[in-house]
Amino acid sequence: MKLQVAMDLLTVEDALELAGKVAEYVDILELGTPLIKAAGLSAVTAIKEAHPDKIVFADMKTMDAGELEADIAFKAGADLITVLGTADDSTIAGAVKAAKAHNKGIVVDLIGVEDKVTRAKEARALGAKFVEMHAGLDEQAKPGFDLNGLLRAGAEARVPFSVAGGVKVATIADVQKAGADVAVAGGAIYSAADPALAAKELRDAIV
Ligand SMILES: O=C([C@H](O)CO)[C@H](O)[C@H](O)COP(=O)(O)O
Repeated sequence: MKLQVAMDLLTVEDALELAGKVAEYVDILELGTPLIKAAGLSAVTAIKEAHPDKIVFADMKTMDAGELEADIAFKAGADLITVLGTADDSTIAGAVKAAKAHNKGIVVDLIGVEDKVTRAKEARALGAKFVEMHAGLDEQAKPGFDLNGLLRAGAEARVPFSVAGGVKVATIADVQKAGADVAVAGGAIYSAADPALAAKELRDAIV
């Protein structure tokens, strides 16, 4: 299972600093949606130039104009980008078309999708490299939030998937047991007093 750090920061400088600290422990460097909105796609270029050996993931959360948004993100240096599972099939198909043209990949983010199992299968049939079983920061903050629902959906869908939803050292082994291909950790790393140590502990918890 790969480890992905989600850098939900607001400046390129902060993202470069964090990436510099944690890159040795992670496989995928994610430019979070807030970072891309605050700094633009030049943030993607800066991270790819600093870490050409890492998979660079642009969390675009594209909802429309799939081919266009994917194209500009791939041109900026992204290896993977997200399209929302709530988008129309034609948006996902358009993004997949751009990914094929650049020899890159589309991840369909299932944030806010009620029936994640069905949509995961549909997304895969449309050409997604994998789907993201995702509970966003707002959903995580609701009382009673439980990561296990995402893990069950991932195991049931039987397609390649990542899990994002406040993954931490205490839960990453469960993510792996559920069969995830990628564990995503944002706050558990960027909010830690020592992000490098936090990333190392997550890496060490993967067997
Ligand atoms: O995608 C995310 C969220 O929608 C804000 O952009 C997060 O990067 C994702 O949830 C992973 O972060 P944590 O949940 O803090 O691990």
